[in-house]
Amino acid sequence: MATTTHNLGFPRIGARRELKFALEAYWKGLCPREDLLRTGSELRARHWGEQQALDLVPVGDFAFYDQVLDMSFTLGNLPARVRDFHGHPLDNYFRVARGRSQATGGEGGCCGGVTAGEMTKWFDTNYHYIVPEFDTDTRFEPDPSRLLEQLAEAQAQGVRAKPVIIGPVTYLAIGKAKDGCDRLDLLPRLLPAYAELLATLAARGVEWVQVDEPILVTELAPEWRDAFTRTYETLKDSGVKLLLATYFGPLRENLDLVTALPVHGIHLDAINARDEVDALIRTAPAGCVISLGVVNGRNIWKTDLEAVLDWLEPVAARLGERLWIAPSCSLLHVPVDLEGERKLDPEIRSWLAFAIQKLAEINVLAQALAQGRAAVADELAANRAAIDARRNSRRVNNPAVQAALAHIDAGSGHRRSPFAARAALQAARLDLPRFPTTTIGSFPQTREIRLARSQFKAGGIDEAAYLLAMQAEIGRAVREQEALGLDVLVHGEAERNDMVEYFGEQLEGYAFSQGGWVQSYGSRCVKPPILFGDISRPKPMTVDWITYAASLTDKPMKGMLTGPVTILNWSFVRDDQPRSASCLQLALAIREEVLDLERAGIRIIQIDEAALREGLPLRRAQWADYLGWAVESFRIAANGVADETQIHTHMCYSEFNDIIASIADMDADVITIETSRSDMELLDAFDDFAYPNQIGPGVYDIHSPNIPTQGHIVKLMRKAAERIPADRLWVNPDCGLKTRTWEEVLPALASMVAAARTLRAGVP
Ligand SMILES: Nc1nc2c(c(=O)[nH]1)N[C@@H](CNc1ccc(C(=O)N[C@@H](CCC(=O)N[C@@H](CCC(=O)N[C@@H](CCC(=O)O)C(=O)O)C(=O)O)C(=O)O)cc1)CN2
Ligand code: MET
Ligand SMILES: [Zn+2]
Repeated sequence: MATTTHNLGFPRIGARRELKFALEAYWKGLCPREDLLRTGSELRARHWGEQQALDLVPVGDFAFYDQVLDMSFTLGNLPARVRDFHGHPLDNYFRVARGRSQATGGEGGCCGGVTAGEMTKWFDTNYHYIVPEFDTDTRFEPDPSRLLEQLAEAQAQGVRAKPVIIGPVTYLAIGKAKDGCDRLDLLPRLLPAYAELLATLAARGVEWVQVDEPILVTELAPEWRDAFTRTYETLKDSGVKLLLATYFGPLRENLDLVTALPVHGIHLDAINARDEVDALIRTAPAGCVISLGVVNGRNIWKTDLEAVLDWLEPVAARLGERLWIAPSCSLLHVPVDLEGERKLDPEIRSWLAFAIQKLAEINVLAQALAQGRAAVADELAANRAAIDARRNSRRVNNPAVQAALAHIDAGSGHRRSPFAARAALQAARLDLPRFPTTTIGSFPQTREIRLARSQFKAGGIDEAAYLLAMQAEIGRAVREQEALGLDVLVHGEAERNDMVEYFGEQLEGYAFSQGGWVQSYGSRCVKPPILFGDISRPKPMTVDWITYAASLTDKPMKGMLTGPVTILNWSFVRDDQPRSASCLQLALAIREEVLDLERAGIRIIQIDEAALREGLPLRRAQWADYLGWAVESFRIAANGVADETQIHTHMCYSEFNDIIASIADMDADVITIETSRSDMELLDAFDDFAYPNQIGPGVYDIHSPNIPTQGHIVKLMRKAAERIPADRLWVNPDCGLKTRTWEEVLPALASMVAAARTLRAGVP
């Protein structure tokens, strides 16, 4: 009696980021389309090979840019603005993904500029998808070609293919109605497209299709719950068996809804919803396959295999062949392979599992279930040793950190005086003009910067040479800012590979990989550092760079740090203590850095919390708890300074309405936010709440290469001034400039500074 093993999705970027490099070369016109297409099929073939021990392998999880955008093309739901494109469909796909400026339009001058589709984060991950666009007139015309081509490749390779698609209800739920239409009104038009797609797959010999419906782990309004019933009643006779996949959390009140659906299988995230397994088995229809996600797809720790077997063996005895096992979710969110990691500390390395290692764990578990634990005694013993070693390691637990935590008291998170008193002291000390101008921190990460860093890491240049190269970049950034006439300068973050990884590399309690890349969006990747133990700061992390930059100018130099919540949310974190506990430790480390910067004479310190809103739990019922400890952590990091020191924070994700009270509670003197794309309407939240402190509403979108005009910025700022008193407004871009080029940055900032001068002069 065998348990079926499968996988929900495999990382597609490639162990050596082959897809990233192929994409970027293609976009730059450096290689023909055939090369990119070949890289795609080579990666798919390699990844299926790496999964071949599984009984069912995902197909359709590969995407050149994004799996949600792929689904939009598969359903024929293209934004109207790109429907008349005459070139290759792949180029049209990239137009939606990345936008196109007028100058680089289609061949022969037709099909010119288009704006990119909006991008937003995929549930509570750091992966970003292209938001499906809907309006009253949206029609669907299914185009199964992508799925069928990949299916044919997989079948030719001899793998047992299980196509993966995003389910209809989740597809509607994560999209945006452009004209305010009710997305559910589109369901009757959408379902025939799905039925046709499934019938086409059935005709190609497909037995199982995985239909992802992660929206089921969120709170659903009654009409959305009804949509599930309507959808699966309609799709039940489509000729394939449907595995309804949910992940990232428990089902709670949606469990009964799910088990009443006429599907052939249900996948539950048994990492986050272990306590629902029993109810799922009791209420699922007879014969329904129960797929359990028993290996964590969101972190990089080895699974405690014996602990899993302890609870899984009785489940297997109950379910027999109806039991399937898999990772909890797609492995998109973890790096590909631990094998290549040679520099990782061997002790810590022995605690880890990346995608390929996680699939091996699935196979060991399946073997143990089928043949008994004795059949995999060696694997289990090695796993036991690693789990025990991690649990007992002295490197995980640091008594000094525990002692420091005990010193936090009610005062730690509070400034001495209220905002109004601080603002007066800061104004006197900084002497800034009205509408002060600044930037969010990073300046372009040029090829030269990255090359110098990779040479330094590989030993090609020594530390002194690297230091000089970075100081030269800082010098350049300071000179350019002075020439532009900005009021508050930054050092430009040249020395940072990433705003989170950089801090992870310097904190005790963190490990980092060499090649543990995870896709963040499109070709952009991050290497989340690995938070494995108690966190402490052996020495200052940014002070030398910032004070060097400050020494080059008389203007105020803003110190630049990443806040504890953002470091936490963009790291792989411990699973042996609550996230809140790790966050508090990070807060203490950042607090020390803040105080060191202050002592070094830095008068303005920015603490980025880009991921504060991003980290909100999927269920609203848990928001208050999260916001409680997240805001407290920020306050502990930020609020140890004197009243005269100005604290900034930055958040680049919009939609502040529902958390505005928490943002006010952070009590930063200045907050810079993303607003340009919403035409300043986002500021209504701050206005309605009577947000008391200063605000820098982003005046242009740094994600686009377009250069904003002075007039446009003035117009936006006047709109802002209708909501926020002008003497509390700053002028700045939406976010950091690291992904832009200097050619784009200089004219854009020149417009911004000119706009601020116009505003100060009060000219109409
Ligand atoms: N952690 C994190 N999450 C975030 C963001 C963020 O900034 N950080 N921003 C938001 C959007 N997400 C983003 C994610 C990544 C990037 C990004 O620019 N990533 C870079 C990698 C950055 C990095 O780590 N760079 C390293 C390594 C660079 C590299 O590839 N070096 C080459 C050699 C150098 C060369 O020839 O270019 C190599 O190792 O082979 C460095 O600078 O040191 C990329 O994919 O290209 C941007 C935005 C949300 N989430
Ligand atoms: N200081 C950071 C930067 O400018 C903030 C980025 S938020 C994703 O890059
Ligand atoms: Zn930002």
